Formats: sequence, C-alpha cells, structure tokens
Amino acid sequence: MTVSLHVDEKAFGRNVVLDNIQLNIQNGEFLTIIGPSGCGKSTLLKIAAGLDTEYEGKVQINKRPVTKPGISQGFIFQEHRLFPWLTVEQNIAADLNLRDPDVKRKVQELIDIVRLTSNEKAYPSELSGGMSQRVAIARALLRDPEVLLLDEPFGALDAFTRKHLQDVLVDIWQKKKITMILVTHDIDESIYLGTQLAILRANPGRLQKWLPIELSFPRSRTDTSFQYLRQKVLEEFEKTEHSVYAEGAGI
Ligand SMILES: Nc1ncnc2c1ncn2[C@@H]1O[C@H](COP(=O)(O)OP(=O)(O)OP(=O)(O)O)[C@@H](O)[C@H]1O
Repeated sequence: MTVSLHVDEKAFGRNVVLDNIQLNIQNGEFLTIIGPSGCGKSTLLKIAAGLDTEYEGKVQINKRPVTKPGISQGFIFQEHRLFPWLTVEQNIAADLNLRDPDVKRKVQELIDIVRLTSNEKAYPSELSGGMSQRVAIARALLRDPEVLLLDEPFGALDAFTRKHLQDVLVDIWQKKKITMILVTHDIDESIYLGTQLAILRANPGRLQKWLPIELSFPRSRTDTSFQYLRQKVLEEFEKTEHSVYAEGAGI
C-alpha cells in the first residue's frame, strides 16, 4: 500500500471540516478527488503532504508516518510558484547542482517528458501558464517522490491548455508509474485522469462514494462508457445536494 490517508477528524476551531475519511491508495494508482466547494479537498491534500499536521488520524506513505513536508510527497499548487530569476532548467534543478551530469541528464529527460524541449533557457516571464505549470511538475518529479499530490493544478488555465496538460499528466503517470492524487472541481477531468475517484460531500467533508474507473487509456470524453460514468458522478452530486438541503431544512 503506498498511501493510507486516515483522517478521523479535522477541525478549524469549532468548524469540523473533515470527518472519518479513510482512503487507501495502492502503488501506481491515480486517485482523483472531487466534491463541492469547501468540502475540504485542499485540506485533505495538505494533510497528505504533511503541510497540516493538526488533525486526528494517521497518514502513512509506504508505512512511514507523514509528519512534515518532504521529498516523498511532491506537491503541485494551483499557481506554479516558480523562481522568476531562474531559467526553466534552473527552476527544475532548484537546490540541486546542474553541473552534476546526473542532475543535468535527469533535468533534460524531464524537460522532454513535460514537452518543454528547447525552452530550457527561458525565464518564467516568457512562459505561458500551462508551460509554467509543466516546469513545476518537472521540478517535483526530479525529487523522485513516492506520490505526487496535485491541488487543482489546471484550475487557472483555459480549456484548451487544460486538455493538453491532462494528456501530458497521463503521459507522465504512465512513463514514471508514480502514484498520483489530484483534487479537482471538474467532473470530466476526474474521470479522464483517475483510475479511482473519491467523491466528497460537504459540511463536514465525508466520503460520499469511492468509484473505480476501469476505462483504458487513452480515454475519450465522448465514449458511452465515459458518459455513463459522468452521469453516475452527477447522480452522486445530486444526492449530496439533497442531503445538505435536508439537513439545512431542519435548522
Ligand atoms: N486556514 C484555515 N483556517 C480556517 N478555516 C479554514 C482554513 N483553511 C480552510 N478552512 C475552511 O475549511 C473548509 C474546507 O476548505 P478547503 O479549502 O479544504 O475546501 P475545498 O474543498 O478545497 O474548497 P474549494 O474547492 O473551494 O477550493 C472551508 O470551510 C474553509 O473555510
């Protein structure tokens, strides 16, 4: 088992945000997490990353407890957070020495995988949002993380760039065979990328449904099996809306 994410309770003051979430993600799986705004998706991912340790429960990666951020858990934020004064290859290498031939070779390999060949010497101000996000992904991958955690990584991008980056991500996942956990608002994205899908409900955040996605890659958004899954996810969303409404109606 690669990642076991067990959060009995997470609260901010008196506001209970996550309640009894138990997710077990096997090696090499691609888990997508979807749910209404405010259901605690980002909070859950931050807990998995070791960025938030104030919760009841236990998070383990390959049986080691996660107590702080580390290179085992790469984290990709919605905004890329590159260093503006460094080139693409320097941003990817960051604190590692590009003069080391091994580092240089790995950086070049990743630049090719994220499809930025011939942009090695560009600065972030010369890159589009999608290119910058690919640099951030390469930077995380250079550290050989055991799991890559992505928080709405394509949320700020236009629809075309977003689709392109989804394909880049599937390509990376297949080539590197790395476990991924991605949070998104986008139902199509969650089905297009995931091998497993966790649907959360809000107030407090709980697991509504765990859905295996057994579609082969490359996937097509227009396939009937894809459409069928989309319908299923929408139905689960409707159930969460009804339950919120029912709870609200009693107040
Ligand atoms: N640092 C914080 N202090 C207090 N409350 C917080 C903090 N961070 C998040 N929250 C609250 O926790 C709840 C869950 O937030 P979170 O950002 O995890 O949700 P989300 O599902 O990722 O939302 P969205 O999809 O809108 O990004 C929200 O009610 C939010 O207001």
